[in-house]
Amino acid sequence: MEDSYFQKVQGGLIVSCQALEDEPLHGGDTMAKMALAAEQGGAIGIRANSIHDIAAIKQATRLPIIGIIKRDYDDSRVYITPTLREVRELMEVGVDVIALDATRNRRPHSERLEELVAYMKTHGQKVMADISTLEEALYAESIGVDCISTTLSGYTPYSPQQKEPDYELLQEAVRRIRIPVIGEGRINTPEQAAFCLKLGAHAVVVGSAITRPKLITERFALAVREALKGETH
Ligand SMILES: CC(=O)N[C@H](C=O)[C@@H](O)[C@H](O)[C@H](O)COP(=O)(O)O
Repeated sequence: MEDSYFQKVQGGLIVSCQALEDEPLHGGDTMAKMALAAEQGGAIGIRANSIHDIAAIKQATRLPIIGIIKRDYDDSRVYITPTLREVRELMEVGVDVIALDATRNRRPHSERLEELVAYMKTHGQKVMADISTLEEALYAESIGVDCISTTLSGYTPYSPQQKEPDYELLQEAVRRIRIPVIGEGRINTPEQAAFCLKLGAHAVVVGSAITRPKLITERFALAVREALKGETH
């Protein structure tokens, strides 16, 4: 029997509603309003960062939530749900799925991915592995995560650095992995989101193209600036 969370999100759009401290939309109930707007627009799930935003989003919508805590540590480059501390905080607030960095990068205080996954599975918590390569996806599956997301392709030095979503990784992961594979990362148009589903993604996560107005404005401003380059009047 397919798990109810994965049934709910199958073939749908999950909107990532995040704004870090240095982003204009950070704080207050802004991300809760973003999540409500996403729900009204047809999203079937939310991805959210921080206890504050997750608690506010839970008040605003009934959509299932993929929760993360982004936290920087001096001794590691891992910042998406890096340690047991963030896992425990997310389990305390309550989310349908906890997503964590499942790359090869070393975690803070030498904590280990395997231990975090085992802890969550022991407590009945669904786990999403944010990966950047097929090898990381296969390994995450082998240690018992519930789904894979291509979130970190392009954000590790050894994964393809490109503007487009990593369709190749998505296609390979769909072919080789038996658990749900979510397309996520630089999906910037409805057509790209639809293409990910055609490639076999269980669902897609779109964030910046919907919930980061500064980045959206930058794309339009660049296109406008470029439009008249080379034309003489
Ligand atoms: C690299 C990293 O930290 N990605 C984060 C993961 O939670 C988010 O900042 C992204 O917005 C999310 O993955 C959706 O991706 P995009 O914003 O490209 O649609």
